[in-house]
Amino acid sequence: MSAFNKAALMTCSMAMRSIATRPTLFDSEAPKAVPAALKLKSGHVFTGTSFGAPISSFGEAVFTTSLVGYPESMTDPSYRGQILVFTQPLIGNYGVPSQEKDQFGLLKYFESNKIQCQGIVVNDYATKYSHWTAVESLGEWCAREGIPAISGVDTRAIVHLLRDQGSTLAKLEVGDEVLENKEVVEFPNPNVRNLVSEASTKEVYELNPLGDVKIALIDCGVKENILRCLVARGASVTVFPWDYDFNQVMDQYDGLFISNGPGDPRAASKTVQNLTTAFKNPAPKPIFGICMGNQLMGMAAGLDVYKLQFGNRGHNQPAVNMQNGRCSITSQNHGYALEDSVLSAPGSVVQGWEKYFVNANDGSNEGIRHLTKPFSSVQFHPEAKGGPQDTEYLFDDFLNLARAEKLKHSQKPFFVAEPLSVPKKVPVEVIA
Ligand SMILES: NC(=O)CC[C@H](N)C(=O)O
Repeated sequence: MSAFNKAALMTCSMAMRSIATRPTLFDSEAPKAVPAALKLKSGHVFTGTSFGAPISSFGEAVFTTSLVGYPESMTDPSYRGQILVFTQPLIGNYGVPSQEKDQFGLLKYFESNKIQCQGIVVNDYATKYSHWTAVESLGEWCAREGIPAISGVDTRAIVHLLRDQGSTLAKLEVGDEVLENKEVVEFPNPNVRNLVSEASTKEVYELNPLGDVKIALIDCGVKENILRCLVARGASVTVFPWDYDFNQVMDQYDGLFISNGPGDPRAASKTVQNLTTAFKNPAPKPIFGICMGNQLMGMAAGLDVYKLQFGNRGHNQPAVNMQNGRCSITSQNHGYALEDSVLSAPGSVVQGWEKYFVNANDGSNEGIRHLTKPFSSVQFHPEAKGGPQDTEYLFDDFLNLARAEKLKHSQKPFFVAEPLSVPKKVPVEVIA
């Protein structure tokens, strides 16, 4: 046997040993194949097999280029109303984790307590899964939550269509109705609903009440990891519904945070109005926004918002910091963007703001910031779950500003001068 063959044999037997010690692969799927189809409004139909709930649904078909993180993406409230197509061909191989919570009472493995997207489309569904956090398969989870899922379709062809014609309304059809080959006549558009109001909290609640700095957070559909990024850095966070007039309570807080959220940001016009008032405050508190937060702050500053052809969704989007030219690879999930060209135009009506970050792929806006006041926002997700965490420092920047703000108000002057007491006139007896 040659030295090469010996080495190959050794590598092979080592690989076999490591396979033998791996955790068991769970094969929980029933072999029964239920037909499913993804029908696009453009008339294109992709037929495959169902592996989720045996029901049909409608939504806006969008694609993500993320390689991992399907439990996080599917529970991200920003995907509400959307049918999510994964460009990563093999999905489901590490199963789905539990609803375990962390020390702050936040979900460890999900971005909200339910699947938010309307359905998922994958090329190859892994019927066998294995991971130390897994408690069920992706198919079981979808079925339990009433979310349809299709596999065995050419996701490359679907993504080509979505790229060329733009994100499109679609129906995910499951069951024998697929075989009847009936044309879908109506495709309800989720973006005409107020998805922000659907995703936002209905009640005010507080996290980490003993935190050293108090943040008011406007919930347009906030992700768990945004909350975690704030409380894990020592902040106390009070979460308010999207339309709450925070200007009434800002004297009790050191900073304001505007969250991510689903659908068309123009649906959250009430938040824009409240921000417009906040920007005029002569004693402004620090404000920071993420994704929809960036869009709402931009609109309050006077910028327009438009719909991107197919959106930026994935964990590999390059955002260039306009201050230092540094490019960070970021996690993103948005279909709308701020029209920021007026920010650099001479004599622009939008005064006082500058571009903060710009996307190196398509030049779209990735953030804005005020020239003199402590206001800034980014289109990408510094909390990135999943995705690269290179821009998490932005939470530190925001909380440093909020702490400085707190100090400004809590600091007593070193020496408090008492008003000089005027000596009382004491009648003086004149002794002759
Ligand atoms: N992640 C987000 O906040 C998304 C914002 C908005 N719904 C968009 O699609 O552009």
